[in-house]
Amino acid sequence: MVAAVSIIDVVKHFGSLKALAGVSLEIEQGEFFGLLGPNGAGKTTLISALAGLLRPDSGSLKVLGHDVVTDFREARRLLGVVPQELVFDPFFNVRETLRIQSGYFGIRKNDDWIDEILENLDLTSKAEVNMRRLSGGMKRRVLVAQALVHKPPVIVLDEPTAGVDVELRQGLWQFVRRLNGEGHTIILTTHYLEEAEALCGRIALMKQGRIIALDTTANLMAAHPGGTLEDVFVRTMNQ
Ligand SMILES: Nc1ncnc2c1ncn2[C@@H]1O[C@H](COP(=O)(O)OP(=O)(O)OP(=O)(O)O)[C@@H](O)[C@H]1O
Repeated sequence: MVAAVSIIDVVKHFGSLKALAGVSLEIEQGEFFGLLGPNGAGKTTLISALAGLLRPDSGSLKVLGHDVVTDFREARRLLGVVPQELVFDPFFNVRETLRIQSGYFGIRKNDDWIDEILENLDLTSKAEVNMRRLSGGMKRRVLVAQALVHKPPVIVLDEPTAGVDVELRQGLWQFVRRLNGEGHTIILTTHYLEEAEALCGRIALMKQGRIIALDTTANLMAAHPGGTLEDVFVRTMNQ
């Protein structure tokens, strides 16, 4: 079976800063994978490269076998990315935003799935509300919804629960778990390590543009008996 994500020796500099210092990583289809690391470790840079938004200096990235540079359209279609930053078009309401996003992927008549996403993210009552009237947490929900409109087999969530209330967090994880159960591959970055511990089957720890630990969550935890993932994280970072 082809890997959901295949990353080989990716290097990216910003001026003299080496944001990615040779990252290789393979994520199997159906995994719930955690990409963790302190601020500035390179997680968002890696995700941006995977989404084809940023060109690496060297190395290759593939989504379900499709190279993100040479086969950009297909790779992008297979990927749903929830970005960290709140970017949205203030002129449209929630439903319009999701219809437009569907249109980018050539999907018309997507309202049944849009309704289901809205329901699961508790956005149904906001469907006709203009984007600029939504609270920060609501906007984040719309970003999640936007990433899912084309039912991508690989879903990347870059800190999806930052600034989000408890109720949505629980609702979001329930929904994402369901999608994972239906076969979608999930890649999650978060600073809430207890969420990663509860959700992720396998975890990569990044530091200064490198992967410094990569294992199942169970194995990582077993190496530090009695500790939480936060303990594992802190010890690994300080090694
Ligand atoms: N467009 C850019 N121009 C210059 N430097 C950048 C740019 N984007 C990221 N960097 C730098 O690259 C490094 C990696 O940043 P990145 O955003 O990938 O980290 P991160 O692991 O996602 O951090 P966080 O947890 O804070 O989101 C940082 O030192 C950052 O300042």
